[in-house]
Amino acid sequence: MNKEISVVIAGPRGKMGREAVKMVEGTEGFTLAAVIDRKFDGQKLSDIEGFSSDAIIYTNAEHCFTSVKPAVLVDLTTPETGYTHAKAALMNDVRPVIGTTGFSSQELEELKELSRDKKLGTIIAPNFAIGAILMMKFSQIAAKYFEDVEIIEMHHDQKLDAPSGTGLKTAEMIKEQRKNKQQGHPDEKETVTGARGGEVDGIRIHSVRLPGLVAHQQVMFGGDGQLLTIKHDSHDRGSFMTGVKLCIESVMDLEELVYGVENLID
Ligand SMILES: NC(=O)c1ccc[n+]([C@@H]2O[C@H](COP(=O)([O-])OP(=O)(O)OC[C@H]3O[C@@H](n4cnc5c(N)ncnc54)[C@H](O)[C@@H]3O)[C@@H](O)[C@H]2O)c1
Ligand SMILES: O=C(O)C1=N[C@H](C(=O)O)CCC1
Repeated sequence: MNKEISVVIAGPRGKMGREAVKMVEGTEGFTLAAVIDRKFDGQKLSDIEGFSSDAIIYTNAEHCFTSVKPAVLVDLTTPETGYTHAKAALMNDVRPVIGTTGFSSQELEELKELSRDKKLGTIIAPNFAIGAILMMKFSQIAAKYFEDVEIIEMHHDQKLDAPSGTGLKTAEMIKEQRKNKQQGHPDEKETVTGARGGEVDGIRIHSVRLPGLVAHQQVMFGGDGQLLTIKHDSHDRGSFMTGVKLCIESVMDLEELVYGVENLID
């Protein structure tokens, strides 16, 4: 019989954290060992309206890891906190599954190194939704045939980071296939700063933030007389939970950092 996987969730009162608490509690083989929040130290999660779990709340991640000794940390907080938590987890032999986006490439490199040194799995997942992962994979295939591409990512207006983790990861995956190309007119000038979006490896990313959106992305490829648009929409945060579950299971068998859920599926 497989052992239960004890999981700590950071950010349980957030939009994603609430879904993750429900999923972990409802999944056979997972135990919600504790949660990490900014408030309510020492209280039970069930003391907060809307929760039924008796998991203890910690405001100090280090204290949580040394007291509870969970197998996995699922972090769904903010860029700065997510990075601190991931590092503290690895230092305390806890495997991080990080859904939080907005890390710098230097932070990613540091976590990769720490994960390798500790021989402990880490998953950094810019997007947990299977549809979004396929959208990125399909875009990577399309990039072999189309050199001209722009990414439009659209999210709710409470999002802290721009461009999105998914937008960045898509650009990186496309770059692996695409021939380097200076797109647009060589004499193009922006008369309004930012009008052409942000540029990552020669690929433009446009970030839309509006109430009413959840998480959406279109990757547009242009060619002679044709346009290919690869599009994904998450209308509900439940869309991310199958991916979170897969990451919790997969991280147990890893000994290094994996960046992107596409690396865990065939
Ligand atoms: N990878 C994915 O598929 C995916 C999907 C959705 C969101 N996200 C990312 O997940 C993160 C959270 O998104 P959200 O929409 O749930 O945000 P949210 O603002 O609703 O929730 C964030 C939560 O983190 C908590 N928090 C902040 N600092 C903390 C700290 N020091 N200790 C403990 N908790 C702390 C906040 O109190 C809040 O409850 C963001 O970075 C977002 O980009 C990733
Ligand atoms: O709601 C968010 O914030 C999301 N962030 C991720 C990103 O930055 O790509 C994934 C989708 C939702």
